[in-house]
Amino acid sequence: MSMNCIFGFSLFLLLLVVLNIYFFYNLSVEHRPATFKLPMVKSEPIPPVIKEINEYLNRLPSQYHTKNSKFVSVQRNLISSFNSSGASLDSVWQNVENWADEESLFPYKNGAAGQILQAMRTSQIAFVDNAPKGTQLKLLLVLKGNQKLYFKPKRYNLSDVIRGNIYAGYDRHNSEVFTYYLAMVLNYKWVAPSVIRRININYDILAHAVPGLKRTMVKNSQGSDCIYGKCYYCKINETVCPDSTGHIEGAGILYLDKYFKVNKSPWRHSYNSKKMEWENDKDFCKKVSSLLSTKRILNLIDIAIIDFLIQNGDRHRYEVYKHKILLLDNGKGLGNPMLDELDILAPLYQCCIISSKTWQMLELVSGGSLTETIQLLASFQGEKLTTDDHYRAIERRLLKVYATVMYCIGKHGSANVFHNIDGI
Ligand SMILES: Nc1ncnc2c1ncn2[C@@H]1O[C@H](COP(=O)(O)OP(=O)(O)OP(=O)(O)O)[C@@H](O)[C@H]1O
Ligand SMILES: [Mn+2]
Repeated sequence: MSMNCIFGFSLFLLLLVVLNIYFFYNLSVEHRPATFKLPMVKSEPIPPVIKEINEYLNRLPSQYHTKNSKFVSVQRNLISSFNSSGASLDSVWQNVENWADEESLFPYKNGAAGQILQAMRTSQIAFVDNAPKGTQLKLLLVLKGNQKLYFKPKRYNLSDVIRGNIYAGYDRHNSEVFTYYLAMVLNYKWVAPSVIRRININYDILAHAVPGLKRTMVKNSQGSDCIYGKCYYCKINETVCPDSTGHIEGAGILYLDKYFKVNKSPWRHSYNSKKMEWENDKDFCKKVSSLLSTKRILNLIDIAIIDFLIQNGDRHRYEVYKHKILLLDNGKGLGNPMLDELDILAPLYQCCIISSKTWQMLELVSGGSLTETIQLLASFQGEKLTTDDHYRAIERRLLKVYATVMYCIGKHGSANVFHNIDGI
């Protein structure tokens, strides 16, 4: 064999080896999990309405991607509500008690919102008890001066991702506080002020704990006093313990000493594999319209938009005070920044109506203003509230809210979509 032949044959063998390696490499790559981060998609077929909304999302007018200059003055007012200090606790609580307004549950103008939050963070605790209402561990903090706070303890770090179904996991304490700010920025003021508060296990809790609370406490292996509480899901092995400095962090939520009516939400999620009526019936809104007023439906849609932004799919019931829905129990938001469960918006895309006032407000906060404002207002109390991933997720979901309204306009015309009704 000539040298040329040997060289050619070796080259051919080498090529075969390279091709083989390439072939097996490709095979193994196919079985590797994808590493890029895409929002999770359900395995079920995508309903046509979701596809249509996604098409509107891809063709969203550029104004929804940029800041709205008209927001500047609104933001200025918000800053003056929240950037405050120096009021005496007595005068703050007096203002709260005597407050009566049809638009806002609590005073907020001229620094009042910031003063209430400050008072909630710093007022001394008179006594602490279990708050056995609801399914999750929470405490009742009675402050000196007799104001009450619900205290939902921290169960997760801000960056923890909660996987599983829409109502999985414990409440997220930061979601309560975040939602308070979100609602205030979106001008939904039927909401209880909420703050991050850190309470000391000895000075704040044990020194003021009623005997009933002490009976629901155990020492852990490090000798710390931990609480398992009194509630539907409370278990002796699912305790909340102080950190290395002896503190328990949580959301302090102003307790509303008011009578309110509780209703079942028509769009509540199922807690088992059985589908709810709204999931099977495209004309479900017609059914709801025969039972509820347009005003109440518009109000449910306002709440659904907030729930969609934070991804709270657990609003199984809603409380009404003075004919308006109270934004209470917002702890199931901020679970997974990679997930946009669009069916939380079902009230909006099934009824295709929205209050003009709500829409105008949504249009004002485009292009990152929502994130920027919540971060700024929370910084006055020194809090971060959530991770950048969650802030990005909320901005992405806001675009989906715009797209859903565009879908409704495309389907029914703007005259049928926007409604001017007083009091919501
Ligand atoms: N700030 C508040 N002021 C007064 N009552 C409140 C307040 N927050 C919640 N409640 C009442 O206490 C009940 C339980 O609160 P919440 O819903 O936050 O607890 P939960 O443990 O998450 O309950 P669930 O699992 O049923 O959602 C609510 O039904 C509501 O009526
Ligand atoms: Mn709840």
